[in-house]
Amino acid sequence: MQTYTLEEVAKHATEESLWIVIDAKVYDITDFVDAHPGSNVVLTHRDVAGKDCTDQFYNLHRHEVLTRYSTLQIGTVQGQRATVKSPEAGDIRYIPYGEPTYLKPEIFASPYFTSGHIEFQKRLRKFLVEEVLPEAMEKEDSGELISKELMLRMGDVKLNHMRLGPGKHLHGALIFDYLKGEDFDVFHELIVHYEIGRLGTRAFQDGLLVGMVIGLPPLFLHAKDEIRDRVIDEVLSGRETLCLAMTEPFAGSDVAGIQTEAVLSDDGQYFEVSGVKQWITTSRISRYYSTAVKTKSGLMMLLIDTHFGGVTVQPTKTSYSSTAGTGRVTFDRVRVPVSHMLSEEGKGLKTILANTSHERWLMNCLTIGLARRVCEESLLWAKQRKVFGHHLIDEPVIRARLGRMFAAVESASAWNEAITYQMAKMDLAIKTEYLSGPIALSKYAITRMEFEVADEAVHIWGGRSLTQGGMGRLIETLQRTRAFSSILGGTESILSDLAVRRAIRHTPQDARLRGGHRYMGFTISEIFLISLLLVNAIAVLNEERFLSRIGWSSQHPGQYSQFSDPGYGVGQGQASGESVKVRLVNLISAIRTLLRIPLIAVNILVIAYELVLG
Ligand code: HEM
Repeated sequence: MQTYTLEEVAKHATEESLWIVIDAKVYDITDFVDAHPGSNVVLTHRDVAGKDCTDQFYNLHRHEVLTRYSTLQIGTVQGQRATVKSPEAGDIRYIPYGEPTYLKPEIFASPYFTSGHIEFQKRLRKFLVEEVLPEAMEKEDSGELISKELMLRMGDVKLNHMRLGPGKHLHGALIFDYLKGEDFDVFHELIVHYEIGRLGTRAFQDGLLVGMVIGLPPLFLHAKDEIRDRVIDEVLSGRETLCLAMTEPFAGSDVAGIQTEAVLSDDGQYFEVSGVKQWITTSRISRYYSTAVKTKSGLMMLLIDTHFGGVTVQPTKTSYSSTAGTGRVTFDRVRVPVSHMLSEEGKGLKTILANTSHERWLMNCLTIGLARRVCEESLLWAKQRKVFGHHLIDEPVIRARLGRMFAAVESASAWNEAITYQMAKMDLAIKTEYLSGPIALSKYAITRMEFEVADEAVHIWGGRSLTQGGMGRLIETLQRTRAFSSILGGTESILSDLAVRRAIRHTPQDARLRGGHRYMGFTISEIFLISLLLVNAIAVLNEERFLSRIGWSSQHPGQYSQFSDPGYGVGQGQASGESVKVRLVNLISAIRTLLRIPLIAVNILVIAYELVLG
């Protein structure tokens, strides 16, 4: 490319010939002025035309804009070097808190992630940025559904398989030409969801076959061989689509309240299913539905094929893009062969619970991916945006907001990774019993984190967080769609309640509050009670001796009658006024002594209780 001096550039400052310099590169924008989305006037301004306007540019644009319009570049500035590095698709540039620490292995050690995971992440990111993101951005705007080509392409590279987690369905595959399917573990899976979340296209993220991801696991575990192999192959290859049909107008998080009914035919060959399912993601592109139904013995999961007839889907318009394929599904007397059962009759809840935990965990990974991306964008924006003559990052209030965002996302991420580790170690039954609580609670905490990150980011980005497209695209997406994650897969209240009820179930029945440290075998509270007992006992024994020592005692030797002798004290040379005082003192003393006796009894009982049960 040709080089120019700044003086030569300055000669092109009119509408007939308009050049500018951005980061040591010369752009001829003469023909672009009228097409400029930020208006033509700004480009012909005397501070811009023919000038180096690097600062103004980065104050308003993403670097990628220059890549998109690279044909406008005609040369470079003599003696200058570009300072901004153009990232390659899939590049991992470690921005603190914008990326997890394990992506900077030369500094941070990780107990979970290896160099193999990092390599996988790079290759996956490149694939997603090059082959998924362009369609994701387009469909997020247009609301159109995912293309068949992309579904098949994801099947080709085994992305659909990977989203189901490690297992036999990946055996024999060579992922991204280097990773054996057998070596794919749950942390690779975490990376897959995390990277999809980072795309920042919230509705398309769901439209990207999420229904298959949450609807297929029951087939792996419970479908009859022939159906399992055929349907799983069709769906994972991208030829057909499947989704999970759980929620109803009558029952959302309250799964037990499901009303879609499956009645067994007299010959026992099929179920007749009738009912309505609501907010079913990707239902508009699905052939198969993993469906929760009610039978006379309780809940059951059934695989419903639209080819059976009687299934209709109406689009549901929600506050995120229609590209998610959300719909209302009506089953009108659909005849489903018994061979399509995905659980025993009445045992559906167990299947549903095992499945929902995986769904919630993967939602956590997706949410963290998007939240980290917003942290990254916000930090970079605060560094490059100038207001009041200085960068946003120079404002303590902006740094405080960033700090809150980073703390929230980092804690969420650490908990999620700890849970992921447990997932890798536990078998399904233990997982369902012991991990569904922590996963539910972590989803509650992680969607709270999402709200906090969105709230803080909005106040860093101002109006741009309300504008679809442009600089604040991701922030606008997060603040508009944050409620989706906090409702889909179980609302926050239901999830925290589920976790607490599980915690109660796992608390030993005989556990009671007890003191912390023991001294000579006693807790602090026991020592306190014993001391109180001793003090009271000594006080009772010493009451009379003490009173006589201070000269207020009324007792004759060998006599202990403080209230029965009204004339007591008179005749001992004391004035009658003193006699009244002595009587009073005696009375108080007697009451005190009487009160101490039940106190001692209570003390003894409490100590006995503490020692035996505490
Ligand atoms: C090669 C040069 C440039 C290109 C290719 C370009 C391209 C764009 C594009 C694509 C947008 C839409 C928003 C986005 O996608 O981020 C935009 C917005 C805008 N541009 Fe430019 N631009 C250039 C130079 C400049 C310069 C030098 C200025 C003024 C100093 C400017 C001022 C603006 C403004 C004010 C907006 C509206 C952005 C907002 O308010 O968020 N542009 N530009």
